[in-house]
Amino acid sequence: MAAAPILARRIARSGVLPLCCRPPSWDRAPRQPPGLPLAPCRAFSNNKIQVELDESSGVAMMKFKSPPVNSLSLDFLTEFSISLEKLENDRACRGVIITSTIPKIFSSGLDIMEMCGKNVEHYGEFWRAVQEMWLRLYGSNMVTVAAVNGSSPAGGCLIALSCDYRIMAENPKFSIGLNEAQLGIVAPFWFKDTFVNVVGHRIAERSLQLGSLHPAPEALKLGLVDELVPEEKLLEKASAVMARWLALPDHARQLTKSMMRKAVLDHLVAHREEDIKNFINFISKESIQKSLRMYMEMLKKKKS
Ligand SMILES: CCCCCCCCC/C=C/C(=O)SCCNC(=O)CCNC(=O)[C@H](O)C(C)(C)COP(=O)(O)OP(=O)(O)OC[C@H]1O[C@@H](n2cnc3c(N)ncnc32)[C@H](O)[C@@H]1OP(=O)(O)O
Repeated sequence: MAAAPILARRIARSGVLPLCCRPPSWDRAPRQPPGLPLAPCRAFSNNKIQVELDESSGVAMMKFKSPPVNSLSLDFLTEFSISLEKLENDRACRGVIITSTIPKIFSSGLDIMEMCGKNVEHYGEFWRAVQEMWLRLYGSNMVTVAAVNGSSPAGGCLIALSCDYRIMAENPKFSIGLNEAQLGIVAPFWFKDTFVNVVGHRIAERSLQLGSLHPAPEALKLGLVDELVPEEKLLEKASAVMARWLALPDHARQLTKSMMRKAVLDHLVAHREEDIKNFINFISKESIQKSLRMYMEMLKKKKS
């Protein structure tokens, strides 16, 4: 059995192919075949994510809805990958806007409890699911727009960084960044590469070493997000941005995106098993486990 039995089973049940097995699909079919009126909207949902596809525009709205903080648990990651793949394989869908239903939180990043006190098999399965999510999102043929309507540390930031465009609510209380160093852990090379590709080497180097979480206005200055808008205008703005990106022919945009991202994607694909081993070795260390436990305690203390 593969090292990711749950993910493999769920994806098999969903009837979608893993990214590595998918045939290239640069050209999507016309959205509205003549004489075949389509239902205006299709929706699917699970207990972590809801998705609504507007067939007239070809745009899906994907909303994270996993209280309290949309942490990226194994279940969440699995549902996320399946949802992305369903949309990717749906010829009526050309773009997806990703946002959250949880007030003030986009996503709190990887679920720290998935990395604490578990066995080696679990760590391997979890990390494979993190990789899978990123490969699908960063390598998506769809236009991806993140409507960041709350805080977005670490894995949450990775999701936003993996999109084609980031719009954030202009609330300075919301912050975003790869803060792994603050937890005593290290962002893996593909988190780092994704970050560098957005903000450049110097900003990424400083921000990663300090584990910085940047308030929205600073994130804009650094180029970590593309625009800030008042929260109530976020989805409207995301739809307008999406329409601009969708005005171009899919094949030209997709080939260009692939050209820009291929090296980084290929790097992980070529080193996936090694990356999983590295994660397992790293996260199993007693000193790392201690850091994570202390961080969780600090979060709880902050509350009381
Ligand atoms: C070689 C190299 C190899 C690779 C080496 C390894 C690479 C690993 C890469 C890691 C990537 C990551 O994403 S690591 C995760 C980084 N994430 C974070 O640092 C976020 C920490 N959380 C926060 O800052 C805050 O919770 C925030 C999201 C802003 C929300 O604040 P609020 O005040 O609204 O809510 P809180 O009261 O803090 O949180 C509500 C509850 O959710 C829990 N909670 C919050 N974030 C959580 C999380 N990420 N995972 C689990 N649980 C979380 C809290 O403990 C609370 O639990 P109760 O008290 O029980 O209610």
